[in-house]
Amino acid sequence: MRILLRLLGFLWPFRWRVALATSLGILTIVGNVGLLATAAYVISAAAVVAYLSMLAVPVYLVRFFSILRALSRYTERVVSHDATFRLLTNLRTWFYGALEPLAPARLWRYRSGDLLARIVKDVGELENLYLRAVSPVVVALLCSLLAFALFSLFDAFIALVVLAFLVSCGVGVPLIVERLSRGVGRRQIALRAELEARLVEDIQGVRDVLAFGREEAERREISALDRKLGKSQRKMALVSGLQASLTDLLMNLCLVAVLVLAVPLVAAGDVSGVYLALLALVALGSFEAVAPLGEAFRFMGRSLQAGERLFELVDAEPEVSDPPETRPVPDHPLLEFDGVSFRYAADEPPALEEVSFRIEPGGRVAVVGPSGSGKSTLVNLILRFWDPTGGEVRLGGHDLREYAQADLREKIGVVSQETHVFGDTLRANLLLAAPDAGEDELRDALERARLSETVGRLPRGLDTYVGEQGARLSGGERQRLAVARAFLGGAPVLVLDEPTANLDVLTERELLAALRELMRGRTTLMMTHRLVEMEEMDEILVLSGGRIVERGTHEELVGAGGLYRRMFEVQRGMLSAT
Ligand SMILES: Nc1ncnc2c1ncn2[C@@H]1O[C@H](COP(=O)(O)OP(=O)(O)OP(=O)(O)O)[C@@H](O)[C@H]1O
Repeated sequence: MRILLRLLGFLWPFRWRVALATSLGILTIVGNVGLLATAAYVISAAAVVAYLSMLAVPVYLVRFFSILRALSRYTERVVSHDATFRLLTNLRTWFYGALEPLAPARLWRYRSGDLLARIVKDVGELENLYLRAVSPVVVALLCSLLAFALFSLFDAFIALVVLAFLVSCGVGVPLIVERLSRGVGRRQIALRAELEARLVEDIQGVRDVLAFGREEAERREISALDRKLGKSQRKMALVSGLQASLTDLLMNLCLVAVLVLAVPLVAAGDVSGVYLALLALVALGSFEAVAPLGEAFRFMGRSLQAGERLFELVDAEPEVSDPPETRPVPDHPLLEFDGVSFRYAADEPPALEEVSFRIEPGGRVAVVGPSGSGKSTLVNLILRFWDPTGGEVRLGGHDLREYAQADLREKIGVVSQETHVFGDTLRANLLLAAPDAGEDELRDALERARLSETVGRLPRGLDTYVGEQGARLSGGERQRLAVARAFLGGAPVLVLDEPTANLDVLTERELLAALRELMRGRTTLMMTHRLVEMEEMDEILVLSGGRIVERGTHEELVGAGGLYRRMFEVQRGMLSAT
């Protein structure tokens, strides 16, 4: 109920459109009942009146009601769909807006296919709720009362019987349908999300699936999921069939009941014979108002499950939030870690322990260490994706928590080991960093990132489509694209998270040349386990198991003969072997 009320709350901005759709829905039913009633009257009366011209008014009414019915049905559909689609557009934007502050700390547990299913399919699913459950309920209620009033003009008992049939069809059938389809609808949504998440993963990892010969196993698992989904869809179809037959049964029983009760009244002369057909057809026509309710309730379980999945994410508390009063981020800041400790969850081991260092404005510090030592965690804290569990990270002398997240991230340029390239043109991928950059700025950034030659070779230059995740670019080119973005962004602080990790030695050298230029004048923190150009660094921190175990300049650390020296020698050995 809580979810239903919350979902209905989104209708508030569209209340006038919903009211209009509801009024048009009532007019449609009035048109239908009026058409059947006047037509039945005209046919019956034609048999007994002396002159057909005496039926001129009812004949005009037949025309009026048929035009009214057609026009109001059409406009009701237009208005209700228009309101629903506007509402769904709002919902999608609202949901995406609510997702952004959750990334990445709260989202990494979700599969991308599942998130996609929520924002596309689950939001779409709510169409059923808004189109079928709101104005149809009001229309059914008012039209049932109108039908009751109309029948009461002839006979109170018949009016009560018709009302009882309408209530059975409008309330009884939906309740049965809701009960039968509740679990099925929920299961359908969960299975669909699971299937989509699986498919997205398989498409993203298709190379590995093929390389490991897993295609048959994956196909089997996907068809097993598909079969389960098909089974629940069949169950839903059975419920749908049951609902349609029950509605038809009640409608026809109502017709029979009206005739059984009205014929003796006609025989006794209490009701004129010309109204007999009218009563029968009006009873049939009134069911148009209550019949859609079963459909609305059949989708209720699915809509509620979809709503629940949306609220589950939207209600998640972001890992970090902006302070009530923010301060501007300085342009040439000092970056400090002061006794920083961090764990990803209370039951996880610490990823960082008592880490302290400082980088002067324009200075360079490298963090080296084996895999899993906590280098990327440092980046997560600098970008404030998480806050430290102990100690402080400061920029320009102030705790990062004093800045607005957006202002802070604007001042930090990141080049990481895996640059995300959007399936768009190279130009669009560059403009991501500086939407207003002109042609000259783009060319300059490409030149400095040593990407101009590559762009010159591309068939459509900057307007070449680079493929999904930049498939058209080599690993080195993708990294240089990240460097070009950092030039365009112009952030004074630079975080390099193993930017050369996946590159061969020659490509690495090219990238390092571009990075050297990028670092000039910027406060730089470079994470790496490749000990290249370490002589250029003001300080090197050796991280192991989340702690700084050695620190100093390259010469000092090589001279100290510790972990750094061993890493340096292993790497030198590997290089000379190649
Ligand atoms: N989102 C997360 N939730 C829980 N633990 C995490 C998460 N991310 C990283 N960790 C853990 O934190 C520790 C430090 O990981 P981190 O990624 O910072 O290491 P790293 O030095 O960057 O490793 P690599 O060089 O392989 O990228 C590891 O034990 C890792 O398993």
